[in-house]
Amino acid sequence: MSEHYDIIIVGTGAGGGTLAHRLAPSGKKILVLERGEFLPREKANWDAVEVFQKERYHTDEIWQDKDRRVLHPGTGYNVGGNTKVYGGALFRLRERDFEQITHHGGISPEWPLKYRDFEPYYDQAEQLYQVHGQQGLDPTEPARKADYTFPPISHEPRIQDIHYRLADKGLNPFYLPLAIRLNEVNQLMSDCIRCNTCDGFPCMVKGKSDSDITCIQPAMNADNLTLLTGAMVRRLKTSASGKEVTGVEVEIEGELETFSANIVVVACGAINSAVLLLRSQTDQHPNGLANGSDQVGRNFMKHQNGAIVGISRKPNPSVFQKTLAINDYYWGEEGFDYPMGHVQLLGKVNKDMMVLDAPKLSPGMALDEAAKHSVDWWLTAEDLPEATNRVRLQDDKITLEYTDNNTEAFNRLSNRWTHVLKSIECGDTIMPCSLYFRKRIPLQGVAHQVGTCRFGTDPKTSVLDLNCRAHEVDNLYVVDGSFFPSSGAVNPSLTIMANAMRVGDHLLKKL
Ligand SMILES: Cc1cc2nc3c(=O)[nH]c(=O)nc-3n(C[C@H](O)[C@H](O)[C@H](O)COP(=O)(O)OP(=O)(O)OC[C@H]3O[C@@H](n4cnc5c(N)ncnc54)[C@H](O)[C@@H]3O)c2cc1C
Repeated sequence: MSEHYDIIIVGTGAGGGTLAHRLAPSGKKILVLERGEFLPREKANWDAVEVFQKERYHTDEIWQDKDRRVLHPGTGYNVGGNTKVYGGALFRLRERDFEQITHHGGISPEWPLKYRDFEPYYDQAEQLYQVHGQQGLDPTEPARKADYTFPPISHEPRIQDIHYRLADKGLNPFYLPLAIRLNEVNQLMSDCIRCNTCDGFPCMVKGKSDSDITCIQPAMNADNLTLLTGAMVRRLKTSASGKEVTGVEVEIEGELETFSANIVVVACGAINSAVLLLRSQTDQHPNGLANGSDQVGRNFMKHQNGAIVGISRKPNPSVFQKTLAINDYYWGEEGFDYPMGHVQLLGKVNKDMMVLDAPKLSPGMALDEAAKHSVDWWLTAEDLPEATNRVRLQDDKITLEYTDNNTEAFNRLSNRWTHVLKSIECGDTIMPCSLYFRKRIPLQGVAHQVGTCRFGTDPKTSVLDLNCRAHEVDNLYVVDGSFFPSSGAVNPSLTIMANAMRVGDHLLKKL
């Protein structure tokens, strides 16, 4: 048994990284365990062939689906977790997302805490991650006490033109809230250089507020915090009663080592946190740790995500395209009284990214020309928590048993958006796009994974209590996307970060 700590945090993504940053000033003895390494700063960071076609920063692990078909997950293991490659679109859930909502495909359940409980932490998370935006334009925006501290990221001319055209149609385009370190007034003082390799790419110049740059690297200045990289947590061991985690078994350079702490926080991302608990069976926890309810791994959600590329005659010379979003269809549309979802711009797609979808292109149109004329969109609709949509271990292999649900919401949204793009002359040719994923197996796109250890007041139907502590294990917490009872239809990371700060405050009192 190696050293004892006040707290061990497993994982350095949106959840673990933000929590480490919150706790570091406490002076408590903190060990952060991360299975990956620091993502190298190298030219390949900005090479679309390396990033998208060769999936340089994705794991080569092989998972499987419910029919035991092979999955190559679109996820990576490194310091900062998936925030290293995220687009930095940091949204608050809407107030109504915390309530029970009837969708076309079923019920999105009520959260045990409400928007008002998260609001102060949303404020703080936006500050920490330097989110740029403008209050008062998004018709679904939740109440906020003050405008964003950082000004919105300006549109380039083609996007401004689209903004006007959408507004002419009676829609309410707004500035996408973005966590990038861009100073448009004084570019010499700006880390971000407003380039075309942001969304989906790691940032070579530290211009993106990911959890490595924003949280882990500053937290490492504290003498009381130790980060071990290349440290893959294999299992958690418990006391004879099963009520406390007494050991964290870690594989480092092929050797197993065990650390202990008063408090252990699992923050491996929704899929891997469930996997770690399921793998940590003991006599007291025969179904996996903290899984007396049989809820660990269930209610796995990942959003219904899709990309649409609208190619028109008008060139689109935008460099940093990802600045505009639309929520007019978030709660539905005339004739469809159910939520549909959210639309935002993608980073500018280039020919090396388009090649993944080339067969769908109109004949004769060169990829390069197509990319120079395309405007590229990301669509998200809510998927609903289902007990049968679950993460399991089969012969120690990660298995995602997932069947799409609430699909009508996404279909409606994508048809509506196609129609809108044509109506504003931004989509003579519309191309569905499988960006980010080498193969068109939708399940491998687990970017927005949430919900496998949901929080709640009833230990029979939830894994975590309201402080994200396991109902059944006194010193075990899960602080990442796992705790979501429903997924909403905006990007999840700001809620994961805000929740990490909320739980951090609870832990500070407890410590
Ligand atoms: C291409 C892409 C674009 C995205 N864009 C956006 C966006 O614009 N806005 C948004 O809100 N979200 C976006 N996301 C999603 C966002 O990245 C995730 O919501 C977020 O990172 C999840 O945080 P997390 O803490 O739950 O998990 P992660 O960030 O995945 O962190 C988990 C960490 O745990 C580590 N780990 C896992 N297992 C172990 C183990 N056994 N032992 C030790 N360490 C372990 C991992 O290496 C990782 O560092 C995007 C994701 C992708 C892939």
